[in-house]
Amino acid sequence: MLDLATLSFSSTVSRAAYFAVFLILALRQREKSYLWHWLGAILASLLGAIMLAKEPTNLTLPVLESMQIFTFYMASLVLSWSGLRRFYGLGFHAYAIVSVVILTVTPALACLLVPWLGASKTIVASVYFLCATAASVMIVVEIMVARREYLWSQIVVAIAFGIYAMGFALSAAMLLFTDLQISTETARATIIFDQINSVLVYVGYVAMSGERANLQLRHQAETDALTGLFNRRGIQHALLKLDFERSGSTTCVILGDLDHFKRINDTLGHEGGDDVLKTFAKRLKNLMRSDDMAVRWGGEEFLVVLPHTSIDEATAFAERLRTRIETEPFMIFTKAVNVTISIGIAEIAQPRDTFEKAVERADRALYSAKREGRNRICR
Ligand SMILES: Nc1nc2c(ncn2[C@@H]2O[C@H](COP(=O)(O)OP(=O)(O)OP(=O)(O)O)[C@@H](O)[C@H]2O)c(=O)[nH]1
Repeated sequence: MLDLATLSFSSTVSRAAYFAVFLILALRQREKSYLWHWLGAILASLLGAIMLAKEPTNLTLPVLESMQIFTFYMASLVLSWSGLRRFYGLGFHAYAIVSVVILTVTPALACLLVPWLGASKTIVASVYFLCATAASVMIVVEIMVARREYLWSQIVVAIAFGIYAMGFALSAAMLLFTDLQISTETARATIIFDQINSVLVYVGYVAMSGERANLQLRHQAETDALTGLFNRRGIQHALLKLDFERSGSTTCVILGDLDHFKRINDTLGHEGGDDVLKTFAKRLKNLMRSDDMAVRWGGEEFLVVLPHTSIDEATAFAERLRTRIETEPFMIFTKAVNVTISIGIAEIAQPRDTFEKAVERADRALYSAKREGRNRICR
């Protein structure tokens, strides 16, 4: 069985290692304030661990040292929580600030007051465990209830803090309601429990940062920066999830090209042309259902994939789009600009047809629409 000195030493060393890793991460990405909060959380728990490691076998530390250790550990939990709020881009309300100050200060006050009132050290430890439970619950709630983005790695962190919360609550309950005393055995169990959980938390934080960066990179690689629609790579990826062969349903593609766009650029300038493209994309999105997909296919060429849509329904959609563009002038630099669109439609005919072949047919239909005078639909 590992003795307390060895456990305390390994707890301190692992925190020092995490501190080094987070310091490098934070220095490399200074603008990510949450990394600084998490670095602070690790530093606070490292300082707590160093103080404990100085006299690992002494279970009755003086008041001042106990106060400092409890404050460091509470500060660590609170900085974990504030780091998560920053990670999700959230600010701090006055009530949140007041509650974290109360949580951090209460165990220290208990250290000071309880011996003075003649109560036992067990009460002080229970107060610390109750505050730590509250802080851990705040972190779990932040991740699970107020979850703003889908990251698998945040679930690992939530589970770790959930286990922390249960462990802390159980410890407080046992100290308060049973005759359990702080002993070498309980100290050893606490350090082992903390060692395992802190690995989950800190590795989880690194994974959360990495997972989000990956998703953002993929999003950038698959999105057209001007319009926010898919680019060609993005639609290829999205199509992998689409079940073309779902029984009894067809998928249609619509290829639209803004008419005489060169003239728009010539009269409004390239920036004005860009505004027209952005406004068009917004109007298109407003007409789409949630599972329709829009792509900026080329300069002023847009593709829409309409899953589970018959060719007649796709034609009705295209007509709504064409009419909306024709009848509502675009306001560009306070000038009303008339824009029209030509559209080609094709159906992905199962079972042998492919997306690429359907797009080629839609392109030929679009060419016909242009040749027949523009501002029309061909299929
Ligand atoms: N502002 C702006 N213009 C673009 C962009 N991409 C392509 N264009 C312009 O779009 C115009 C396309 O011109 P054409 O292909 O000749 O077609 P058109 O003038 O729309 O004529 P039709 O398609 O035959 O009706 C060119 O002038 C391109 O420079 C862009 O991102 N922003």
